[in-house]
Amino acid sequence: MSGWSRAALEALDRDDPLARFRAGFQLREGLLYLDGNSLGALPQRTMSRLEQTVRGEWGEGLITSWLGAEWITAPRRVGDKIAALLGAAPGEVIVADSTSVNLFKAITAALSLRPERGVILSEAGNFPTDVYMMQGIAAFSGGRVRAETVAPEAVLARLDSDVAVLVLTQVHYKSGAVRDMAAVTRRAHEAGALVVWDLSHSAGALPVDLNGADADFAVGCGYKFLNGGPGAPAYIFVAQRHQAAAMPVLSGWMGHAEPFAFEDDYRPAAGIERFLCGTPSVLAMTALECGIDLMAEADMAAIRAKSLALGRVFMDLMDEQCAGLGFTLVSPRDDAQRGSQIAYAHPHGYGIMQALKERGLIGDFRAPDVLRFGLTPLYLRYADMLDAVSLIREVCEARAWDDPRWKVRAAVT
Ligand SMILES: Cc1ncc(COP(=O)(O)O)c(C=O)c1O
Ligand SMILES: Nc1c(O)cccc1C(=O)C[C@H](N)C(=O)O
Repeated sequence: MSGWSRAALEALDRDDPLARFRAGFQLREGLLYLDGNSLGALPQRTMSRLEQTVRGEWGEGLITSWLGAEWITAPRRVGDKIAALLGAAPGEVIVADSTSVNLFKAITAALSLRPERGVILSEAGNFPTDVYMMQGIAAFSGGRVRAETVAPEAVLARLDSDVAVLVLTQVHYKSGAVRDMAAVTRRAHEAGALVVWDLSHSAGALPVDLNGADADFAVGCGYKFLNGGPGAPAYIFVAQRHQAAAMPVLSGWMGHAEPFAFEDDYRPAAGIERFLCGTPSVLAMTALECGIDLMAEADMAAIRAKSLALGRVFMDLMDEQCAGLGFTLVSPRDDAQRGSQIAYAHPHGYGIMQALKERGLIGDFRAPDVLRFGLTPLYLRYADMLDAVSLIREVCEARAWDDPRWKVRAAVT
C-alpha cells in the first residue's frame, strides 16, 4: 500500500511552494499533461508578448527593431539567462539553431581542440540525433575521425588516448537516468578527452552546474522544460577557457567578429558569439525568452524537490494500483539517479498510450515498448498523479489498448 489518499495529495498541493506557477500556463481543465519533457506547455505571458513583438516590433518598427527592440542582441541576452539556470557564466551560452545543429558545432569545435585524436565516443541508445550528428561528422571527415558507440556501462572504460570527444546526454531521454556530470567529465579529462553534454532533459528540470563540473561544451532544447514553444531555438555552452581556440566550422556571418563590416574573409567573433551562424528566428526567440523568464522566477531547488516527490508518488501509486498489469519500471527508483520523468515498459505500450490520450492523459510512447510520463513541477499537481495512475489502471483493466485503430503506429508518437 502506498498510503497516498487524495486528501494527503491535496494537502501537498496546498503546501506546494511552486503552486502559483500553474495559473501561468494555458492548460485546459481536466487535462493531465505528462509530456512537458517533450513539449512544454504554453505560458500565458507568451501570447501577449508575441502579439507585441509581431504588431509593434515587426509591424510598426520593421527593420529598425533589430536595434530598437534589441533583436540583434537577443541570442546573447537569452543565452545569459539560460546560463544562470545551468551554472554557467554570462558570455558562455548563446541561443541559436536547433540542438542537432548545435551538436554539430560543439563536436566539431571540440575536435578542433584535439587534432591528434580521431574518435567521437557515445553510448548505444543515446538520443538518435546525437549519434547521427557524430556519424555525419565522421563521414565528412574523410577518414580522419570515427564515430563509436559502446554500451552505457562501458563508456568510461573506453576512454583512451584515441578519444577526442565524448558525447553524452545528462538525463537519458528514454529511461530518465541521470549521469554524474562532474565525475564523467573528470574521467574524460584524465584521459585527455573533451565532453559535449546534451542537457535537453536537464535544463529547467534539475540544477545543472556546468562550471562546477568543469564542463567543456553543452547543448540543449528550448522547447521542453524551458517552455519555449514548438521548435524553440536551442542553446550552446562553450566554456570560457575554450572560446578563443575553438574554431566554428559553421562559419556564418552572424558569428563574424564584425558582421556589418561585410568583409570578404571570415574572422570569428572573440567570444561565444562565434557560435552564431545565421539570422535568428526573432519570434521563436521571443517565445523562448518568456519561458526562460518564467522559469527564472522559480527556485531550482524547489523544482528538483517537487520533481522527485512527484516521481515517488507516481511510482508508489503504480506499485499499488497497477501491480500485475504488465508494467516494468524503466527509470531508476533512486532519487539521485532519476531525472524528471518516469518510464515503464509494457508489451502493449503503444496502444495503452493512445487509449490514455483519448481519455485526457497525454504522455508519450518510445519504441519499442516504453511509456514515458514527464513530470513538470511548474504546472503539475500531486493529485494529478493519482488521477493519472487511476486512468492507467482503468485502461489496462478494460484492455483498451486492444483497438484496431492502433494496429498501425502514428508517425509521431
Ligand atoms: C536528448 C535530445 N537531444 C536532442 C533532441 C532534439 O534535437 P532537435 O531540437 O535538433 O530536434 C531531443 C528531442 O527531440 C532530445 O531528447
Ligand atoms: N522534437 C520533437 C519533435 O519535433 C516532435 C515530436 C517530439 C519531439 C521530441 O522532443 C522528442 C523528444 N526529444 C524525446 O525525448 O523523445
